Amino acid sequence: MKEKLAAGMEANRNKWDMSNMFGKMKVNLQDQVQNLSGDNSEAYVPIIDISSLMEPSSEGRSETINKIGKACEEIGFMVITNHGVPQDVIDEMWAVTQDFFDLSEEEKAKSMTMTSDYPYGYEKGEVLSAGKDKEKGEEVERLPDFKETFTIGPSNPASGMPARIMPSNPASMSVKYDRYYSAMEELAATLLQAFAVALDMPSNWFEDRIDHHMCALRALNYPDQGGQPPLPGQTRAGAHTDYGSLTILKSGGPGLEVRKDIEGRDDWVAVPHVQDAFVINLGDLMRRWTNDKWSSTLHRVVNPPQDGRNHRRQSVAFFHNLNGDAVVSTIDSCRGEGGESKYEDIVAKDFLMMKHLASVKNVVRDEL
Ligand SMILES: O=C(O)CCC(=O)C(=O)O
Ligand SMILES: [Fe+2]
Repeated sequence: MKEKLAAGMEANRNKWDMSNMFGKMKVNLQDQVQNLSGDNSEAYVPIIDISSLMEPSSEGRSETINKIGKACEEIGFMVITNHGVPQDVIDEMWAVTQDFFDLSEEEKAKSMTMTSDYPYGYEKGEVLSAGKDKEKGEEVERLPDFKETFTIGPSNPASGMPARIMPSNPASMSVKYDRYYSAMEELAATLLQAFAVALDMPSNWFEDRIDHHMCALRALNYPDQGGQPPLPGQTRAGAHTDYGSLTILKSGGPGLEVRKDIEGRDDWVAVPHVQDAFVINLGDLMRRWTNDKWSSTLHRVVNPPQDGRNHRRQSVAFFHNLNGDAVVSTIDSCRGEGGESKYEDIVAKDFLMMKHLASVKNVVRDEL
């Protein structure tokens, strides 16, 4: 499996994109959502203050967990505030990311480290590729996303992933990324405690499934499009679902949209952009783990208005993945009355590889 994945990654060097995934959206929407007008995005993607999660005995804790569980079920997206991540850790990571993307193409090219053994580094989508439209399943000529990215993996050798390769320029990037990555690990663990309770399990249920995880941190730069407008049909990030358990996104501006599908009226809704907040969304593994009770929802990043202003946009996504050897077996509270599930057990790393292979082969794998 590893060799196959490696071959696929090598052949698709310019196309590798963990975020560019096939996936089906499953949304279980409630009445109040159906009454929304298109621009009432805040009611569709809830904004949840999670400060009570940091104090296990606080009064508001179970109310917060209920809100989180509801969001996971109805839309698979939420915006979280008062998350406890120190502002200087965010600001330093943010500024050094901008410095990195501001470097010359020649300098950034030194970080094109992706090989069959190292699925991380700097990338700029340049290749036109054929594929299936992720919404309609039709064959289409796919254009590259209008973006550049830089990705790192875990620093823990027990994850089974290769040691990090960091750019030497900017010199402080390594330390600042390490700090931010650790903060994201912590926040993900806090959120997973809430997820566990929302799924009627003890709060530490995920702990031994994430203690040598394979999380990836990816910075994305969407350049201003004034100088080089997008080709017809080209977006900043095409419609996709994420692979893993959950994603923690720090976004630098509007543009992120989530698909809503209400009784025949398909629509895209803007995810509210809230200063100092994180956007949380579930990935396909969590959807499968919960037997489709929770959603992993299609999302995309649209082009900015062509109004002559500079609309450069930066975002940083932490893709939470489980331990590679964790067995994903449908969670009890998500099974049918007789204990039945739609899905077989699967090892987390195999799931990730299948998802990736499906994307590089442009095959829709419904069974995933
Ligand atoms: O840049 C964003 O706001 C979202 C990016 C995204 O969805 C992804 O990289 O998976
Ligand atoms: Fe995404």
